[in-house]
Amino acid sequence: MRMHAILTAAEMRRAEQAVIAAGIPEYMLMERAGAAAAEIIWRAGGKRDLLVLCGPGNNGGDGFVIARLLRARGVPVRVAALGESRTDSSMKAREAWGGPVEAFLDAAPATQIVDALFGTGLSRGLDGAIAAKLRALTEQASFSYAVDLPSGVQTDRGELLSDVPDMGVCIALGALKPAHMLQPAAGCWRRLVCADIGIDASGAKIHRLAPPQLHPPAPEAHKYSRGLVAVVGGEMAGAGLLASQAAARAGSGMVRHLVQGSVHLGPGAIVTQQADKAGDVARSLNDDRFRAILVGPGLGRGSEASDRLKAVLAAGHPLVLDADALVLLGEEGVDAIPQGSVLTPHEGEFVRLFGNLPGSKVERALEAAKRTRATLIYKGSDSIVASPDGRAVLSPPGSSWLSTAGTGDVLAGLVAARLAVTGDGFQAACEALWLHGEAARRAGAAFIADDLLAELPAAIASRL
Ligand SMILES: NC(=O)C1=CN([C@@H]2O[C@H](COP(=O)(O)OP(=O)(O)OC[C@H]3O[C@@H](n4cnc5c(N)ncnc54)[C@H](O)[C@@H]3O)[C@@H](O)[C@H]2O)[C@@H](O)CC1
Ligand SMILES: Nc1ncnc2c1ncn2[C@@H]1O[C@H](COP(=O)(O)OP(=O)(O)O)[C@@H](O)[C@H]1O
Ligand SMILES: [K+]
Repeated sequence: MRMHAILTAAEMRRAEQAVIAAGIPEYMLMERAGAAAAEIIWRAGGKRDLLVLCGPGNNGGDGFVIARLLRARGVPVRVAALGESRTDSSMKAREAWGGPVEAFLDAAPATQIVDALFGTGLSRGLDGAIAAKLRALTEQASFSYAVDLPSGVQTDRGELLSDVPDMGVCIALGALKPAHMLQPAAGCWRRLVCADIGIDASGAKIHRLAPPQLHPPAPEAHKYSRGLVAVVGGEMAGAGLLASQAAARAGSGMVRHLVQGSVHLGPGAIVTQQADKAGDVARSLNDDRFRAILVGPGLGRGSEASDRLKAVLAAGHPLVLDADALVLLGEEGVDAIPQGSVLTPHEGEFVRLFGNLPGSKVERALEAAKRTRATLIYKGSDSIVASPDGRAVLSPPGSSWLSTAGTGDVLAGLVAARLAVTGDGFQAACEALWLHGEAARRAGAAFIADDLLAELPAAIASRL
């Protein structure tokens, strides 16, 4: 399976320097980048008239290469530039274009537009008039392409430093950058493609979430060997039930749902046990066969809930901590998190646990994983899996219909099941996140969290 590497701007520069040090001139890299982008544009837009917008740096240089190569294919090409070219390679590319260069702010619209103003070198937002002109030209075009990144996007954090119009295709060069996965940047195009320019990204610590390779149970498997999961519920039984069902449908051999109060009905396959007091929870968890315990969904936040959580933390099993468990832990409780746990905070829970950490969402996730020595799924529309060993996996934008109550409970159940099956928190988190996204994709529109459950068997079957 192909894992897409993600490089920060600095890592990308280092990777480029390594290629250059090995004897490939920088200009050759620019020719490769321009050729790869030109091919993508040619396939999408053919001979429709094209306006290439070139900035002063190497992103602009790529633009000049694109313009020259498409002109050679018979495309009516115009170029508009933001002043002079300032790097050696971009000057060379401009010279090789050799055609007329219009002033950016005066450029007339075209059917196709290429944004090669700024890429990974962007250091501040575009001036208002420039951003407004870029928006106008993009909106007037039927086809639009961003070279490497849309101009205005901050490469490592995915922030928009100035107004960015919606682009048709974003053509990442050499490797993906964090902004290709992080919001709001990742919402700025309809299609993302990554063009190979021959840089070596094999040492990357960050990757894009890939479809997992799953396996059916071994021929000799039985329900306990496949991984026994406990879901420790609390005040709100529905959340625990959603999580239990997700866990039961995601490969674990058996799920025990420890409920508070009168026994809550669910599918017959789930073993529901009444465990009202923390002592009952402790007794129920006193079983070596457990491979993962989930606590948090529907737990509640009172003293009963706190006692139940303490019983779980003391049980010594691999843990998945979600929702109310994270709220109850709070910043003071971070040290109480057993090493090797999986945490699944959304933004609010994350801030509650770790405060306002500096840096990009990726850096924050990695710092939190390091502090807790736990795997994190830092949820949101751009969910990240972070490992204490420095690895991170970024999920591409998925179904925004997931923004409905209970979908987090389903994800937590999936993580618990995959943890029970694989015994590896990071792998479990990645598999669960992918299955969650795939179930949502299959569920279509306007689904509720329960609908995800029915899609899980097909999502799993697709990866066997
Ligand atoms: N270096 C290499 O070997 C390669 C680089 N490539 C391209 O080069 C890009 C990076 O090139 P550069 O590092 O030259 O950077 P950019 O072309 O992204 O930016 C150029 C310069 O613009 C200035 N600048 C930044 N923000 C500005 C703003 N808001 N208004 C006005 N000026 C601003 C900065 O001084 C910056 O150095 C990549 O995104 C990619 O497109 C590709 O050609 C492949 C090879
Ligand atoms: N706009 C969105 N696009 C994609 N996924 C989203 C979006 N909003 C939320 N999600 C996902 O939906 C789930 C919501 O979980 P959470 O916030 O814990 O909700 P709940 O506690 O109600 O289950 C997470 O997996 C999150 O990543
Ligand atoms: K660009």
